[in-house]
Amino acid sequence: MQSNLVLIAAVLALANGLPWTSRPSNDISKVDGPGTVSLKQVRNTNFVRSGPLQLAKIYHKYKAPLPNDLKAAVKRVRNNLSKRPTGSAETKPEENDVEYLTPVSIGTPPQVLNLDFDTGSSDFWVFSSETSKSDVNGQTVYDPDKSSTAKEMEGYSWQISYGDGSYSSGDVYTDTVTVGGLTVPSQAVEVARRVSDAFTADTNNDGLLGLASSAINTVDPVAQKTFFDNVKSDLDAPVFTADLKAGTPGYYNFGFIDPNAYTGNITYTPVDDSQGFWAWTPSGYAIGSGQFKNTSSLSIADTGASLLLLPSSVAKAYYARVAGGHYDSTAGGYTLPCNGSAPDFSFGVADAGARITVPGKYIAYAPTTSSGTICFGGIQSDEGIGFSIYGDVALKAAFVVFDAGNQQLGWAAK
Ligand SMILES: C[C@@H](SC(=N)N)c1ccc(Cl)cc1
Repeated sequence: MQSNLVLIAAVLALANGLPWTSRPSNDISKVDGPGTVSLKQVRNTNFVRSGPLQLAKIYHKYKAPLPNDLKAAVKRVRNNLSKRPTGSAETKPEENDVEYLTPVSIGTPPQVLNLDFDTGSSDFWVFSSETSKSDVNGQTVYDPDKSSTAKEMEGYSWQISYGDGSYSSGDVYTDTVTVGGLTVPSQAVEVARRVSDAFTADTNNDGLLGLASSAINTVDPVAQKTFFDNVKSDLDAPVFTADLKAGTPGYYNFGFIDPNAYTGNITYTPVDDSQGFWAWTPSGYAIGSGQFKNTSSLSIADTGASLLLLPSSVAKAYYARVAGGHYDSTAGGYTLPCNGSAPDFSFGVADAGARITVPGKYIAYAPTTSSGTICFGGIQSDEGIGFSIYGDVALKAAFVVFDAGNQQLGWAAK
């Protein structure tokens, strides 16, 4: 008898949407005799109060048709309740901080791949069951045949080439994709058939998640939206932030700016996305404690690039201040002693006098010799590219806000 009473009480509580749940308590205050039970009610802290929903429940309870206004209000409330306003995903550096990999869930049941989030491109592509076996070398692959929510986009394909000469290509599916708790039910997932040697050799990297403008997505015949562009309208704010760190995990956050992730103020500067990139213009630079030089070289904030590529004159001026620093044609760029004392490199944001300082120790990027004494420089020339590239060497010295709502980049020290 008692269990029936509990069941009835629970159903009534749910039917009326009470913010309480009735559950049998060990400390039943009193028993009135056989066939009675006293239930201690506990507030359901997960309950989201909503007048329209409660009113609609009563109409449903008495099988009365919902008035149009109430129907519309219920739809609005349900839509808002389904929104996940923010997300946060940890991103882990590979050796020498060459790239940062972030877990992404794809499909049903979820297949988790570790992807390189790339603000310098706009394709979301993955190693897959369709990737040529000779191109796979330890990567985790996405298999659409094992996902109940995968749908092939018949006749769609993609092919992309990156600035470093690497490339990949393949077919397209849609599937449910979750990043840091944020889900896009039908994200275009570009599955690789072929990848270049550089991707094959990068054994822990299972693909890229593009975060530049969807306008430069390579899917043919119709360009597809990036994950961020798909989720943007559901976020508390149309922003994501990159908080990359030297040699330790950092975070990509979506929809919010974590006040504990940076020091001082965030200085914003306009973005020109006409080429599809997060392009901006630093106000200048300083080398070590040297005088700040005003410049205006177009640059991009690029989480998918490892290094800081600067105008040739700036790179040359920097290494002139590095003991043992020089251009080594055999190495293909500037090199410096791995255990030297390279000067810091500071760059200006906007005219507000804001500065981000890249510690000199970040510039000894990676050993070029087995002895580990000579390192490839983290600063190199942007000769021939057409813009400077503020890649991970620079980004890991800052907290960076990619603000699509205001078309601006925010930079803060940390
Ligand atoms: C825009 C980036 S590539 C990327 N982040 N997916 C880039 C362009 C040109 C060069 Cl030379 C090197 C890197």
